[in-house]
Amino acid sequence: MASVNMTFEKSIKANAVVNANGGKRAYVTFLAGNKDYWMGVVGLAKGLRKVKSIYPLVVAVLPDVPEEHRQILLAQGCIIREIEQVIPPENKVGYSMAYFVLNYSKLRIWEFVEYEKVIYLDGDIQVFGNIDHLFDNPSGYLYAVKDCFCEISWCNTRQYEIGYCQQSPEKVEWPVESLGSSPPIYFNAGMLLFEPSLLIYEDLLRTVKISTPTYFAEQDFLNEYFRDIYKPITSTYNLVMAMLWRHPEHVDLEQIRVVHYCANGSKPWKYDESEEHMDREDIKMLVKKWWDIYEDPSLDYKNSVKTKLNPITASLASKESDDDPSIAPSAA
Ligand SMILES: O=c1ccn([C@@H]2O[C@H](COP(=O)(O)OP(=O)(O)O)[C@@H](O)[C@H]2O)c(=O)[nH]1
Ligand SMILES: OC[C@H]1O[C@H](O[C@@H]2[C@@H](O)[C@H](O)[C@@H](O)[C@H](O)[C@@H]2O)[C@H](O)[C@@H](O)[C@H]1O
Ligand SMILES: [Mn+2]
Repeated sequence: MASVNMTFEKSIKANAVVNANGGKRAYVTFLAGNKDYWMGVVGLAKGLRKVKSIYPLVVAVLPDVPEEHRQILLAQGCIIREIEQVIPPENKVGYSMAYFVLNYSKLRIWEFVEYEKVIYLDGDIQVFGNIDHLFDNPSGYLYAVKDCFCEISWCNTRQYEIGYCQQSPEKVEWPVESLGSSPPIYFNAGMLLFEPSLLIYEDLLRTVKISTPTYFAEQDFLNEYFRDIYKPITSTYNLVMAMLWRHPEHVDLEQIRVVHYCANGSKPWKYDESEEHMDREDIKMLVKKWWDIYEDPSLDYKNSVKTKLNPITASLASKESDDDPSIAPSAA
């Protein structure tokens, strides 16, 4: 693939030139199709409200998202922005999941220059502790959490073949003598903190046209493109579910604020206890915590507006739902 990464200097110049809008920030998620991911987005909207985030949730929707689902999201206070699908070149090796081809459309979010900074969150993510402070991270970088290579979804990769994972490089060392230097750190693209920029957006779209699609679709592409300005942040901000059984020594649930339900069977709205690892007590606790938020009427936008209008009840309500800065199992 042509050398396509975004250098720090290019990124700073691009943002300096284009982003004169100073300060506006938003959470952004992505919704495609007419299946059930809209439930994830409703859960995310209510979760951000529960932790008293001060920024809006923008939902980038593909044209095939039905009006009914859009109305549900508008009623939850979301901002809907329709985007066009980004179609990558033909993928000759296949994707880890066929629908990953849809995820290239995330690239459209770099065009959201009405915001100086955005935090992108997958629709299968929940925020259990306020993370607004991340927006104050130094500009000019892309912040994300390191992924894990241990799940079967990585079976077509060299890392998986030799049992190497960046989360615990000391367990199985990368064989430098036979394979050269170890792969650069690699982020999970389910949670991203970055500054939209038209210059970067146009370069992304030009570059994706000459890229060679691989197993993890836009996640592989984004890792290559932003290699020079990627800054890892801790799993506090995107607990990739497999970490619980692959690298438990690196997970302290008391510190986790963002949970990514990306393991097979873990999507709360279609939780399948029969899938591998899904009968774990910590998974059941996390799925229940998601449902507790999803089913809490006090977190619906229409009710939250009412409490905002009526400070007396608002102060009573806030005493009950003080945000829990983590997802400590005791808080389950
Ligand atoms: O049919 C789909 C598939 C995916 N998505 C969106 O694309 C994101 C990435 O897909 P997914 O989270 O399933 O990938 P994973 O993180 O589980 O690999 C989802 O969170 C949704 O926001 C969607 O809206 N509809
Ligand atoms: O389109 C590629 C997707 O790649 C990532 O999902 C992967 C990753 O988490 C692996 O580590 C898991 O093993 C795997 O199950 C999971 O699907 C992102 O979460 C998602 O937003 C999206 O970018
Ligand atoms: Mn996801």
